[in-house]
Amino acid sequence: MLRDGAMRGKTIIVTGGGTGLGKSITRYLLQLGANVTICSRRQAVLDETARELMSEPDRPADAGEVLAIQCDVRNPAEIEQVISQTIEKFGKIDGLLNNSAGNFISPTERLSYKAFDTIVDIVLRGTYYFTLAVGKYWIENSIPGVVLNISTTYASTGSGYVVPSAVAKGGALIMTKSLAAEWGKYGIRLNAIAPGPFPTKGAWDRLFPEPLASVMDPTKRIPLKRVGEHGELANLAAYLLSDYSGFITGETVTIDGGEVLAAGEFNHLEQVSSEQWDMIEQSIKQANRASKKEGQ
Ligand SMILES: CCCCCCC/C=C/C(=O)SCCNC(=O)CCNC(=O)[C@H](O)C(C)(C)COP(=O)(O)OP(=O)(O)OC[C@H]1O[C@@H](n2cnc3c(N)ncnc32)[C@H](O)[C@@H]1OP(=O)(O)O
Ligand SMILES: NC(=O)C1=CN([C@@H]2O[C@H](COP(=O)(O)OP(=O)(O)OC[C@H]3O[C@@H](n4cnc5c(N)ncnc54)[C@H](OP(=O)(O)O)[C@@H]3O)[C@@H](O)[C@H]2O)C=CC1
Repeated sequence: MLRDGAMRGKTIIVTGGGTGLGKSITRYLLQLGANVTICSRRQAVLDETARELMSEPDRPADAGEVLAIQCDVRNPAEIEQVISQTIEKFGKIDGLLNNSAGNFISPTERLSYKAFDTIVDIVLRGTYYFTLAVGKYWIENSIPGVVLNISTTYASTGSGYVVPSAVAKGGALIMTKSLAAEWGKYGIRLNAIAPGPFPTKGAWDRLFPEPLASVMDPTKRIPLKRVGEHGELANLAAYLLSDYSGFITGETVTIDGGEVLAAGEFNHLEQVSSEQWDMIEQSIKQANRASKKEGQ
């Protein structure tokens, strides 16, 4: 979507950049010329992704470089390491993509305290620790930076069976808006993306496992009748991390094929057939005629 080289000279940190959506966004940022630090808990996964992305056959000659650093986003000391090693390698940091997450479906009453903490700590604590650390660096060095948080649609609507994730993503969304207001004066922007279903191994293994996958079709409730493509999300993320979105801050962009609109009270009428609509129309018109007569 963006022109070639649109992110040249930029350095972006992508948490959870070794897999899934983080990896797809990293691939696109590199193609656009950005240098990218990817970080997460598993160094071997990060190294393999870095090797793959640096040796892709269609990699442009002026593509950016990848740096892979082990980091648990719940650990401030490891976050500081990512920041210092990124500055050492690339000179500065321009953007942060908070993409790391932990999640699984479960009736909430089955969760232990530790299970709840685990999700909230990765998603909420990890997001505010990383944002705080990078934000301090930007403010101290008068660098205008951009933070993009990968949220979910249920961060706003709420959702059963993923309650720790909803709580944590909801908190991160409020942080996005709150800091957008507070740090705008430093030239720091914060935005969020709320994706609907985009197939990844991480999400499907934990949110759409068997036997659910055999009996449920997630596209049924989506007005556009399909799941998202990684390239669609990467386009949006690159735009929101780029200077082209320079006047957008505190915003959440939903990219879900209309799934979140399912709450609309009459949307279930999609199941009504054309013949049934003929009958319904006649019935309503009959009622209209009757009420007119009553008024005469
Ligand atoms: C189909 C439509 C999809 C729409 C998408 C909707 C939005 C998607 C949002 C996402 O976030 S997708 C991202 C998913 N990716 C990941 O979660 C990757 C990382 N996840 C993990 O590493 C694990 O899943 C983890 C559990 C989050 C963390 O692993 P860790 O090794 O640190 O923890 P554990 O020691 O294994 O577990 C901690 C704690 O949690 C309990 N637990 C784990 N799984 C379950 C479960 N299924 N049900 C109940 N409890 C569970 C586990 O037992 C531990 O608690 P204690 O027993 O020690 O008390
Ligand atoms: N796929 C989808 O349909 C949707 C996804 N999302 C969001 O998109 C983002 C990416 O998810 P997706 O690509 O699907 O799933 P993945 O499981 O592929 O991505 C999650 C990433 O988080 C990393 N991670 C987990 N725990 C930690 C930790 N403690 N510290 C650092 N990194 C950690 C994982 O790496 P490692 O294990 O090496 O630490 C992994 O790379 C998440 O924020 C998710 O909530 C939102 C809506 C829909």
